[in-house]
Amino acid sequence: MTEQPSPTNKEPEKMPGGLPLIGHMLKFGKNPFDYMTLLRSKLGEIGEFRLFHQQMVLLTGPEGNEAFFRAPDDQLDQNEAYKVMTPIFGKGVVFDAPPHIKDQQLKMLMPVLRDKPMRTYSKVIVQEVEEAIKDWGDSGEVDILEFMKQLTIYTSSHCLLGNEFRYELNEEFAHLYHDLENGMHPLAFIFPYLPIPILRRRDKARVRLQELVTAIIEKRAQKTEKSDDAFQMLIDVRYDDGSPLSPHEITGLLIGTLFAGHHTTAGTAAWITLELARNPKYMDKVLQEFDTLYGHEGEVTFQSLREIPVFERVIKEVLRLHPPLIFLIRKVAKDLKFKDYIIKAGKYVCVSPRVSHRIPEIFPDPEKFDPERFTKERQEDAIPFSWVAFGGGRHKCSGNAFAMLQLKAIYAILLRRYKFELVGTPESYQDDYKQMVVQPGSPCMVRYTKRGNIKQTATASKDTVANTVTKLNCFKIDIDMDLCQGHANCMAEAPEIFQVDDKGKLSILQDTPNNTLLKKAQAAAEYCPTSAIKIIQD
Ligand code: HEM
Repeated sequence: MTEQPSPTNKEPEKMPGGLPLIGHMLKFGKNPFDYMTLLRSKLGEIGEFRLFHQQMVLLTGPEGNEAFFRAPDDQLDQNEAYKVMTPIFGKGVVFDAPPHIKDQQLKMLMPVLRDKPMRTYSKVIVQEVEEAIKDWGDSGEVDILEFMKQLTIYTSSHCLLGNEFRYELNEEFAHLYHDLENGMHPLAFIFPYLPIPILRRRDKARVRLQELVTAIIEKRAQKTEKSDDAFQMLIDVRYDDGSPLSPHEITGLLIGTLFAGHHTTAGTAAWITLELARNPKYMDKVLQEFDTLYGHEGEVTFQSLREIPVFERVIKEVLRLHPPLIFLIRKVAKDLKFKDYIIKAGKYVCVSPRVSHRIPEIFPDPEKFDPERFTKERQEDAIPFSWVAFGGGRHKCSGNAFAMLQLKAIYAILLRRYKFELVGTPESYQDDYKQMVVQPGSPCMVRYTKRGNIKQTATASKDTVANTVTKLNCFKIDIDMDLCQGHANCMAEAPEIFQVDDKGKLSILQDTPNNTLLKKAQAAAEYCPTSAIKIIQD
């Protein structure tokens, strides 16, 4: 008698129709999203298919995502899946490093991509966007994906690699980066070091980049003044045992960060234009929000970019519909249990943000562009691991704050100068699944038209708030309107204090018992460039 599998240790059901040798490769390769959607509709939240000899188990939905993202590294191994990156990032860097080194290297990237340096990055990004559109004129047409790819390589190389690469080595860097990108050739997935020209150029570019990085480290060591870019932070950081990163590792981490953030952000940025142009109602809402905050010339700063709720919901909805990474993968190193199923070691397991984001029970009318899903009232993403465009768990995107900052800063500048319309029909803009990082297909033309002078409405004018003095518990906030230049930024710093109503009238609210507003007022006072806000102890 053959042994029956236990009802709580079932193997995942398999997709029918696999061909000898190649399995389901043809159908999956043609359109991975359609194929994974079909798998879910036939087999549910867990199902198996085959790519050549490799058994792949797809988990979808919040519970499947959670099992995937929460599994420890020694159970679901990320490194195997990203082996193609080793010749580009370098041996011993991230996915090729032993687990304790990989963990430390990834941890070193955290402060580089959030916290203090973000203030510097926001200035750099604003400057780069202004530069990129300075010759646009009154109207014209542009391939918005190509524009965003160019812009985001400038913003991220400037913020992360610093001035030397952005200005002195700009042209050489562009060529090297191009050769490294081309090294992500399909053949390299199977034979990473095949001696073909495209992979030789990749290896030459890696060597040259490291020479440039080494020269800059030596030059910077002679200077007394320190640069405030990610490169410098990686020069200064230490492993737990006190040793510094080698130039080889610094080069690898810098390339890795650029790669992780470039096409993901560029594609998302392009889709934002396309979805807003497809949905004029939201375009108007976003314009209104930006105009209120910045007008035509209001300063775009890190502080003022922190809370832009309408636009933040637009980004989130764009990432729901068009997550650039539609397929995340790990190799099963130790059997993984999911509900009644067991996924055996040796298989690959994957999740698809794109499929999970279109489950109608979670996101009703899933094909509709509807940023209001994320309002406090609706919160359609309330179930943990239902919205996973940035991944989740211990390997959740560490560049998410930097990506959000870039997208907000880019659009704060772009939309106060220009309006956008589609050139093709709305349906002609579709995701291109031939790319590893999914982006809108090319060409991706849009028409832009210059906007007139826009008035910044979120300003405190003398008429609306004559010498406002208000009492917050035992403190007074005193805004000296002779000094106050009506900076919208102070209000963005403390929106709960400086409430502007429909008529532009500004009012100040009472504080909570734990002085939340007072703390915010202190931050606003610190920020105010004219020192118009004073907090006085009563
Ligand atoms: C819209 C833009 C972006 C999206 C949608 C995105 C998405 C993701 C996703 C889904 C992961 C998890 C991958 C996995 O679990 O296998 C990830 C990881 C990562 N991302 Fe992003 N990313 C974006 C932008 C960026 C940027 C701008 C940077 C850096 C400048 C960055 C750096 C990283 C890094 C370092 C990791 C690895 C984290 C770890 O394994 O600990 N990403 N990203």
